[in-house]
Amino acid sequence: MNLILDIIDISTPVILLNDIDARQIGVLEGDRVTITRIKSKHTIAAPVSITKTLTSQGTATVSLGTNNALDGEKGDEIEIRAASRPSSIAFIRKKMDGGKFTREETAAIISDMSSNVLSPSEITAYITAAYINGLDMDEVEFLTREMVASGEQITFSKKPVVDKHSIGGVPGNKITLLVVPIIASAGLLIPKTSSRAITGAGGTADLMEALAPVAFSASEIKTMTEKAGGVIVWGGSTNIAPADDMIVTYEYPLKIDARGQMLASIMAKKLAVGSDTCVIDIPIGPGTKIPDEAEGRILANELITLGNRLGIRVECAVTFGGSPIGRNIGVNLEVSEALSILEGKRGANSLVQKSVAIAGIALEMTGKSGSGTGSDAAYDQIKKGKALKKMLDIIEIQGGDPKVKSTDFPVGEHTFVVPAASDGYVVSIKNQALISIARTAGSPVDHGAGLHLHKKPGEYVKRGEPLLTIYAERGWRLTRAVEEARTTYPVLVEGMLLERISSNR
Ligand SMILES: O=P(O)(O)OC[C@H]1O[C@H](OP(=O)(O)O)[C@H](O)[C@@H]1O
Ligand SMILES: O=c1cc[nH]c(=O)[nH]1
Repeated sequence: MNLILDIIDISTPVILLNDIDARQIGVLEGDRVTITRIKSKHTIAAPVSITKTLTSQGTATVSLGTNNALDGEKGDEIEIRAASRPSSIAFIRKKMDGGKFTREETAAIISDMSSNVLSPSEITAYITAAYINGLDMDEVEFLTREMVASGEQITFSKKPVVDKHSIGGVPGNKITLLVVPIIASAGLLIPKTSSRAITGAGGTADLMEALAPVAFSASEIKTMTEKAGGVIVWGGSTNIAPADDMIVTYEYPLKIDARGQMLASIMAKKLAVGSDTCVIDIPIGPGTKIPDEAEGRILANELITLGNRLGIRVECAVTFGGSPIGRNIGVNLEVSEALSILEGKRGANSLVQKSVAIAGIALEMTGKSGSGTGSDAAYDQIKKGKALKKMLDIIEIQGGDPKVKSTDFPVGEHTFVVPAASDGYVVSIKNQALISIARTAGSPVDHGAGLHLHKKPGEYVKRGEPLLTIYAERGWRLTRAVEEARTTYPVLVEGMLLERISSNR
């Protein structure tokens, strides 16, 4: 049936059909249709949603997400036909039943995902099936290579091309904002691509976006890296492994990071930008993605094995993730904390030590520093102001303000101080509770939202002194975040009353 194209500004891939047209075409809610733009003969597929009022008879309204693939214009004539179910759905079902993906099956799933043929519920089913039943190393390699093939690749003539990545999972992990300028200021190339928050309250791409634009094409990333030595950009921005970012988007609301997809997500971003040397940070501890050192070592070996298969030299750093890195969580708070260290101000030891340790491994792997001297050399780049200068170069080349200072990042005007209920030492911190409070307060979407930890494990606090301050840009968000803090006890002081339990009668 031929209809007239309309376009609606929503990203989820969908085509809205009037219920009378849908009946004539022979499709129900959630079925798939093919859409052919008559002018160009270009055909794509999309899942259907049926409406009585939003789309009038004779018109088909496609989302921007669908139109990106169709490349149509409002008013175009299009032909709509009922489509058969893509074969990738059978492959997803195979994984649900505990089967193993072949390379061809992985390619079909990633291709259908990238071209918006799979619906959000089918993508979620794919992620969930792989989360529950796992992917072996062959399947992970297939996925990595298909993620890379779904987008553009960069190659540099100068070697080495260095990279760093964190598996995430620890709040306040802003180290990339220090590690990248340290490495680039030592004369190495580092085209760093990051995801937005996956399980956390602010991914590196979210943080960097407070300093400069992060969405660039592959050729822009290459040119900027060659000029400035490094960049910090969003991996999902354009066409660098776009399927990776789709998976991350569907993982975010579930607060999961499926193991096989995480391995592929990390290494696809490295392979796509032509990295040959990579340090991967594996934070471990309660409330992180990896509970203990033994599991950290297993993951490290998986990343190293995958790196070998892809021709990337990988070293992993198993790091302490039992409490936040630094004291700030949330976009502006974290950016400010990272910049102030680069500016030479005193700051949280956890942030400085972790950053120089990771940067130091890269310096040693590339021969820039001798064995055992990398972290001192990395620290020197901060102390001599070279890392700050490089960070400002990176900000400028990405279109940000090169005069920016750590004091330029406002926090939300709605604040609440959580006081200690008793005297004592802080014995532990619940990472997940802190992340959840920061997300409830509005992070990462509201850049001023988040929290500042006044006390960390081992520190003494007196009753009534602040344990943490919550910041929000909207009053209602602060109210909800405070309610959460009152029930989850994110900072535990020894001897404190956690809960009163009484009989229901
Ligand atoms: O939200 P969670 O799961 O904590 O972590 C996700 C973050 O971890 C990685 O950080 P980086 O790019 O190595 O700095 C990803 O790119 C992303 O920014
Ligand atoms: O980039 C990343 C980091 C952690 N987990 C992912 O899935 N991707």
